[in-house]
Amino acid sequence: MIIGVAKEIKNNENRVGLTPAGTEALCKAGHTVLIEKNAGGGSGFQDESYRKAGGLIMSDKKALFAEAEMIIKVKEPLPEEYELFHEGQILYTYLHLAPEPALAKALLSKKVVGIAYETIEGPNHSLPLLSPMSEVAGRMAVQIGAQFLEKPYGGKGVLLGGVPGVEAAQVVIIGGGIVGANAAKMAVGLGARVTIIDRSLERLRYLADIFGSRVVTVMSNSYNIANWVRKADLLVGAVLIPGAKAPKLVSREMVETMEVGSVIVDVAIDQGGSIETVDRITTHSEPTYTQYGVIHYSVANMPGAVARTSTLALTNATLDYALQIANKGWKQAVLDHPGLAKGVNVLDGKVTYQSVAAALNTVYYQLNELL
Ligand SMILES: NC(=O)C1=CN([C@@H]2O[C@H](COP(=O)(O)OP(=O)(O)OC[C@H]3O[C@@H](n4cnc5c(N)ncnc54)[C@H](O)[C@@H]3O)[C@@H](O)[C@H]2O)C=CC1
Ligand SMILES: CC(=O)C(=O)O
Repeated sequence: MIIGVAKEIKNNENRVGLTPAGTEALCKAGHTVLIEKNAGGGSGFQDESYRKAGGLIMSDKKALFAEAEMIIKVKEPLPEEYELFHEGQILYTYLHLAPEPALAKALLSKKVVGIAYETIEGPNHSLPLLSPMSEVAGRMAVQIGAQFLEKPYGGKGVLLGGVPGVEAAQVVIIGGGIVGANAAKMAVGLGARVTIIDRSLERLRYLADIFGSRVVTVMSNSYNIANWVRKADLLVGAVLIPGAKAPKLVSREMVETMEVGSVIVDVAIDQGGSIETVDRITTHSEPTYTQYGVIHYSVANMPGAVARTSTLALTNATLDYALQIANKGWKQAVLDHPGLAKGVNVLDGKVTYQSVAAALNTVYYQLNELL
């Protein structure tokens, strides 16, 4: 198979979808790997390393897209990339289609086979290709929140861990999955007071077991959320319903009750955001805006800022599936692996993931009926 690795064009997106190690593995399996010039530079992988691994460096993005049977990326395509795709081409990347109808329309009209990292499933409905970036973003959420709580960054001037004689800051995390647990790990490590809110009692039990008395676990309902949002110095949005738009769990009125100089980091922004006042996607160059005196951070590609760590973590998880798709062809690969089949969000102009179809208000087609 001819595989094209595109250079990311999103603001400050320094990750790359394939490392030199992955290039070598695909080339050894008999595939041709085209790497866009300097695609890996932001992650510390120079063109020469890809060349040594067997990759062919191409400076013409258009030609790379035209030749490749599968495009490997990290982030969802941006409008300037929509025209580059062709019918039947496999796109293997994060897609986040539910909040992006224009992207969905473009991929449907191009009849692309869109395999979304974020909906590929492992055992027990785990999300093995989302988890590594959720680990990164969860950890970053606290690091970033701590910084914006500092006075020079517009925050209320509170140190997360406090000091002897002065109480620690209150971190409230809504969604206790991978992002939430990793945010809690960092916040607990820094000495903050930490509350995790989730709707799954089973998950709350697990979090209570691993963190013990260092976190407070709370059942998710609007009454409890309102009560804890009011007390939060740092509020982290970390909910997910796979494929779907994130539910808006924190209302404008709740945000109004937060103290001036508090901080919100809505990690769930890539699925549309979980907080009503998070009404825009921000970028690494302009990461925050302020509403009701509360600093809002809503960057949809947080791991892009720690690209070296993130590229290695992401490709540790994505390469094996890329090899399966390349070796067997996408159809046989998804027939052999029901978890990989869950990644197919669009195929031949049809939406094949139920909650994506619901969010886009369009018809849902069962994948197995199209194979
Ligand atoms: N902004 C960024 O750069 C990044 C964003 N993300 C996003 O972060 C979000 C969370 O991802 P993960 O932690 O991996 O998901 P996950 O599936 O591991 O955890 C989500 C948690 O939300 C909980 N939840 C669902 N509905 C809820 C409700 N109504 N109230 C309280 N809890 C609820 C679930 O029970 C689950 O524990 C996703 O949207 C993901 O795409 C992940 C990585 C990077
Ligand atoms: C999950 C995702 O969208 C990201 O890592 O950018």
